[in-house]
Amino acid sequence: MRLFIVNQGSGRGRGKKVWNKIEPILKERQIAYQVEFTKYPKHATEIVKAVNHTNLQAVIAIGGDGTLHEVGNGLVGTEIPLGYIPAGSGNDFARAEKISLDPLEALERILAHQVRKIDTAKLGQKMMIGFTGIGLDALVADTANKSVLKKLFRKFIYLFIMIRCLWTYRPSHVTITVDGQTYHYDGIWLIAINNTPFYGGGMQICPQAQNDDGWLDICCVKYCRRRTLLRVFPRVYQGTHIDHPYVSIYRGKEIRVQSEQPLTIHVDGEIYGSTPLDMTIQPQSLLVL
Ligand SMILES: Nc1ncnc2c1ncn2[C@@H]1O[C@H](COP(=O)(O)OP(=O)(O)OP(=O)(O)O)[C@@H](O)[C@H]1O
Repeated sequence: MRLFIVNQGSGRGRGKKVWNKIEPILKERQIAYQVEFTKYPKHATEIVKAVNHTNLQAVIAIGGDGTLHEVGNGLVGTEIPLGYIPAGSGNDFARAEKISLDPLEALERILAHQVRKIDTAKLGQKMMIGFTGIGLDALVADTANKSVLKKLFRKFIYLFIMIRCLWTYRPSHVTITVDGQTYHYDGIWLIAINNTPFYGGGMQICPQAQNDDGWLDICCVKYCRRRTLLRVFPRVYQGTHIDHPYVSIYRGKEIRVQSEQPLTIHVDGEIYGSTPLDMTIQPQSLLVL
């Protein structure tokens, strides 16, 4: 039996529309399934933890990266694979995994049942599946999640809000420790710590990240004038920003980030808390389809 967990409100109601396309096919092909609709934030993790794991072939998340994060958090360390049918605004995990945005193609991939192991990363009681951001990008994620604009402009919302947040955000002094090696920065715009290349709806912030290589990829954007940042910024869509003198790239397994002022952290696009942050790679800890 396959369990589908649907966030009907994800992607401006796309979650519901996607499920309405998927369910008739499951019935027509007589595929055994159960469906649960999320009723509140973090409900998806509770559903996964409460369900009887016997005879459970896979758990499939239908929603955005937030829903994927919550379902993944319930499955890490189990032998049950995670399937994903994207229905969000950003869909960055789908982009990284080359999962089709066409729900029927994504369903075919799930039914093909090719299981692969991927890395996650542990921070406190949470697991990161794809990406984490600290500083300006977390402020952007927070503002986007609260904004009515997210409902109106799905695709470019992160870019639009990022440009707006630039004028209010104050870079802070940050110390980052990567596998015991410490780096001090007088000012940081943002730090991304990723298993997958993308966040923010297609920004290739860590272009070399791979979620099965046992490493976390880190991108630090150091303080520079806003004008300079805006000039470099479009390069993030191609991942060519990493050669810029204001960008530092690291790779590690244990990361610590401390800052003078508490900086907001997002994990897979959901607000997690604020610095200090300790994060450790968990190699091959999640099965995906
Ligand atoms: N019934 C519900 N009511 C309110 N919030 C919910 C409900 N079900 C899930 N959520 C929350 O909705 C949030 C957003 O979900 P999700 O990320 O899947 O969609 P999205 O924001 O549209 O997509 P993306 O993250 O790709 O931009 C998550 O934090 C999740 O916990």
